[in-house]
Amino acid sequence: MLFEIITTSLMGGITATAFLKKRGLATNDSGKIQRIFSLSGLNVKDGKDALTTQLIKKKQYEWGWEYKYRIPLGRSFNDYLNKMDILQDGINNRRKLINFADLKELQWDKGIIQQLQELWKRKLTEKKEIELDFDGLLIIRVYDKPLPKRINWNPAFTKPDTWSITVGFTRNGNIIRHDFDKDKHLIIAGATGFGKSAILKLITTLLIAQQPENVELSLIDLKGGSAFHRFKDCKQVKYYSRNPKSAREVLQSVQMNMNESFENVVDKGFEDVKEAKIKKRHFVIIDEAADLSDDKEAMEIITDIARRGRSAGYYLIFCTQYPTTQVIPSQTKRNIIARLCYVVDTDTASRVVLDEGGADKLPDIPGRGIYKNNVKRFVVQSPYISNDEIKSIILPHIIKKEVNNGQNETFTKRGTDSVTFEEI
Ligand SMILES: Nc1ncnc2c1ncn2[C@@H]1O[C@H](COP(=O)(O)OP(=O)(O)OP(=O)(O)O)[C@@H](O)[C@H]1O
Repeated sequence: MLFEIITTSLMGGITATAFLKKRGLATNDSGKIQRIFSLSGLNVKDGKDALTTQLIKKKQYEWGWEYKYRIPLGRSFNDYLNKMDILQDGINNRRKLINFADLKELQWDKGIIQQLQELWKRKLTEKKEIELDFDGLLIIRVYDKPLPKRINWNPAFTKPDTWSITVGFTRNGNIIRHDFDKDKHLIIAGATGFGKSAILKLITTLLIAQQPENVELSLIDLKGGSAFHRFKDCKQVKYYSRNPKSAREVLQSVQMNMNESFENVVDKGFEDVKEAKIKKRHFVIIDEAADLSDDKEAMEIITDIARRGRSAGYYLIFCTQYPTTQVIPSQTKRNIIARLCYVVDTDTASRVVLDEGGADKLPDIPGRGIYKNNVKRFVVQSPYISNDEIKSIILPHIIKKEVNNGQNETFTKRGTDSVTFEEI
């Protein structure tokens, strides 16, 4: 009986959808969006007149629809961002669930009934997702299919011999790479448990895999070593620290090395390492920069690397769970254009990282974030790499270590100048 009801409603839905599709209306939500604007108070009263959010353009893409609106005087983009949940839930409050694109995916054979049942079940739980943007007009993108909640590691994500590192995928399936030779530094932020350490591990693995002979790493892991300990014996790791005191020593050493590189590059008349044809790049990767925010000297060195490191080939990946103006000083932020922000708790936190709201409105999905550089902004799902996969990639780069105990610190020396600062 239940199945009959389901299949009858399904066929009814299909017929209605087919009819609407013929008229080009099947997935167009513009009428509904206008009603949501009106019901949620986004239109503005001006005396007797109501100033409405005016639809200027709508366009259908493979992934869904894009609508462009002129917003009324008295409203800001932020007003719309604040109503994003209402907009998304309103759009999903729909009866038409099945469309022709779904039917095209089916194999019309003996298993068709089961396929229809599965499609119906999937459709009942499926949600359209929206994104808001502003370029003078309010842009609402309504995506028919949600961005995957998880994208597993695939060796195709590597781009050998480049500094271009995969950080995520867009809904259209486009791969988003952060090119450290263009945007030298990167801020990563997000609330606890949303994928910061996971992306740091992915970035570190890709740097080693793509540029094994040219990359040099300083890994500062103030979360007790959970993110970076597996890399510390890789030959590419020059300095490794997992406590604030030794982190300052690492930063002092890095600054000295950077000064030498600066002399070899800038003082010899080159604009940067690329122009000087120097292949080596040094990355300082800090997991939980907030733990250094009370250390004036460490913070000054970080700012110096952000300011002068680009010419010298010293790049910074600055990661924090607490994006406040104290943890990310304005001078550091000014020198780090690219940002990757996972879900954060508040609009203020989103603004500290991205200079705009939005990261607080992301769904609670680990790895879901906003990547932004000075040219573009994308909502992405970052790929996830497991510890076993990391291990198999970095194994050929791990070298045997000699241990040398100091009074308060263990210095693990590799080659001539690789040092692990580790308090015991
Ligand atoms: N890109 C991703 N895709 C799918 N799942 C992910 C992704 N990133 C992280 N996760 C899941 O979320 C968990 C927490 O991730 P992670 O340790 O990176 O968070 P975090 O932001 O560093 O948290 P904390 O600040 O508390 O250390 C992981 O163990 C993993 O299960």
